[in-house]
Amino acid sequence: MGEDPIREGLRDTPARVARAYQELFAGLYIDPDSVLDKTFDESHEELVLVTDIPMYSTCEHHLLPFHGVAHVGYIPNAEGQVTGLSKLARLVDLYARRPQVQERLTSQVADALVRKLNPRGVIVVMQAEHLCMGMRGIKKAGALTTTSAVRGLMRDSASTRAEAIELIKAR
Ligand SMILES: Nc1nc2c(ncn2[C@@H]2O[C@H](COP(=O)(O)OP(=O)(O)OP(=O)(O)O)[C@@H](O)[C@H]2O)c(=O)[nH]1
Repeated sequence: MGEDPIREGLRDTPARVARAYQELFAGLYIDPDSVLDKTFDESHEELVLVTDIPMYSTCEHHLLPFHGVAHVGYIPNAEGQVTGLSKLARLVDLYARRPQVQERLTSQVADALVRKLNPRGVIVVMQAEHLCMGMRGIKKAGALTTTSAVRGLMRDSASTRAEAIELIKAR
């Protein structure tokens, strides 16, 4: 009699899973905020917005991917202190490496910008598909979740927020 098919199917699986998740979560100990250590003074006081940053993260409930795009914008402070555009994408990447929920990921990116750049306003919008809702459970592939976090002027001024949202929609 051959090997029990269930045992056979699962052979090496725990070790493979451990290796795969070790790789997935590599870099977990890097402080995401450190990517914003380098700033420069461009005397630019208007909105800086990077849209459609590809985002891949892992849902902390099911350890399945959620993926989509992030739009990250900020209004520099009176000194015009800005950071490199790539650093906004790096910030998203580093927070996304953690097992996450989308709401927390969105807020963490916004709060990091507030801490490190002291900007007048911040907006972060993420739109993602959660495979835990697509390939299992309720099985609604294609359902999209949108989350936003606004800080400072983006929260307090409806017209500033509307301008940023228009630019995100018009991309
Ligand atoms: N708010 C939020 N919920 C999430 C996120 N990722 C996954 N979830 C949800 O977390 C919930 C976990 O619910 P549980 O009842 O503990 O788990 P479950 O029995 O596997 O739930 P089902 O997915 O409905 O089968 C599910 O409703 C998921 O859809 C996220 O980023 N944000």
